[in-house]
Amino acid sequence: MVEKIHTTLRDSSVARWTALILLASTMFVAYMFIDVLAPLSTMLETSLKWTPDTFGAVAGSEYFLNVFAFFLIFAGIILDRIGVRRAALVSGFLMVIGASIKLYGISDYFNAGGFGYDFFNSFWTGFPGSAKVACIGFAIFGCGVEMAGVTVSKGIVKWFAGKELALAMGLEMAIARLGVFAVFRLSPFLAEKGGVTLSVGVGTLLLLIGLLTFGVYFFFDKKLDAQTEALRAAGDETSQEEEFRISDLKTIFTSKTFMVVAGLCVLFYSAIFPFQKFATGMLESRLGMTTSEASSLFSYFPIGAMILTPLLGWFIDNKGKAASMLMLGSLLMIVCHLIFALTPTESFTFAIALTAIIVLGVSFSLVPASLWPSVPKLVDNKVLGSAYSIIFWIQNIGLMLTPILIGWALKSSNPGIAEQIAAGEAVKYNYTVPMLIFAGFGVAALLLAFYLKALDKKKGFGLELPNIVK
Ligand SMILES: NCCCC[C@H](NC(=O)[C@@H](N)CCCCN)C(=O)O
Repeated sequence: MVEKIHTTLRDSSVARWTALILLASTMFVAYMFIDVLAPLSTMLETSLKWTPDTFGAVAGSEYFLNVFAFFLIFAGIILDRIGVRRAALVSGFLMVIGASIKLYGISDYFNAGGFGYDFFNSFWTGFPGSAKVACIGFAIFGCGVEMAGVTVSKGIVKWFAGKELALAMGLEMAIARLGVFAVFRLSPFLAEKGGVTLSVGVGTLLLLIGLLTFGVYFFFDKKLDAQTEALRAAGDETSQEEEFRISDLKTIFTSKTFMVVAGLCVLFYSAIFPFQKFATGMLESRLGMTTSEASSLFSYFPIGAMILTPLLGWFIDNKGKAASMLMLGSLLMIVCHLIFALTPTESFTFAIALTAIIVLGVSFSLVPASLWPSVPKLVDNKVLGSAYSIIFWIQNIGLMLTPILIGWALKSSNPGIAEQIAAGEAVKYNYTVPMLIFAGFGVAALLLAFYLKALDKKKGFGLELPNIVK
């Protein structure tokens, strides 16, 4: 007699958590690459003549194709058509290609007049050719990393639905934050040894390893699909894969509560990820530190978030309170940015800066841990994949524009400083205006969080309830 199979790899906790580790490892190196230049703004200004607005534009270019070419929306469609494992490989390839182009743009070979140098320096001469090439590469990398983000979210749901979903999402984000910590430590160290090219080169190599990790995941995913298909054929599995339909986009865009969450997401994240790009420069300026010291100090920010996010995910799974956590997270973010903006120079000590960074780390745990697992409560499961890609797309608009706005605000509120730095003078930027802008985003996020809690009370989405129903 042939024994019937009733379980799949999903039912093995070892297989489930191994799948998570494989997916999260690629996000670890991807998040490293995102911020590989973040601690090097000062070095880039002297070596490649990247002023703050140039630096901000390069940082913002990560989101350009996702936003203007609607790549993220297409990525959702592609993901739903070809499935998690193939989408993972596509996103991995895009990340490696984009990173290699960015590496070429900042390389000594290119900047010594290598292939394309004359062309890229022949137009819009106020913006260095190296930055133009870096922007092209980073925009392609950005398509890959955001597609990977949506794919990994869908992959986690695939393996953990009905099990430890919020904890798994929290752990995936924690591992990604560890990547940010690692890069804030590693990048200045490598740059001191071999210049910015070495930092970006190592980041690119790690992405190649990340692509291989997605390759290993491919086989896990294939096996799970084969087992699920066999169960379906045997009648033990009734659920069907939901297909992405263009008409589903309308239901999402017309859901008021979903749009409030998307608004909160874009405002909150615009005051976090773009801030990461300017934080090292701000700490250097406010505390009179070297790049390496400021970068080490700021590296505690993702570490706090790394420890707390999975714990809060566990809490939400078991106790709820997601809407209240969104409010508290926004409030803490305002406090932190106001400390950076308004504390007088003589009182702005190392301890104050560290406290503000830890407070921001707590905020960066509260909001992501509660926001992402709340989305399935607001939209039908049928449109969940599209909902994640739309929320990423709206968020990307903010992530793209904010570094440009902050770079411009920094330069405009410090007339003449860029020219003095270019001339080799030891002057520093004043970051008050940019930090007030970040605090303003926090205030708007807090107002939306209040509104969301009221909407939840009125419409009963259950945002305050635990995810696990006993
Ligand atoms: N499973 C949760 C996925 C979302 C995690 C979230 N990432 C994003 O929102 C990305 N769209 C943007 C990453 C930009 C990095 N500069 C997160 O909290 O990391």
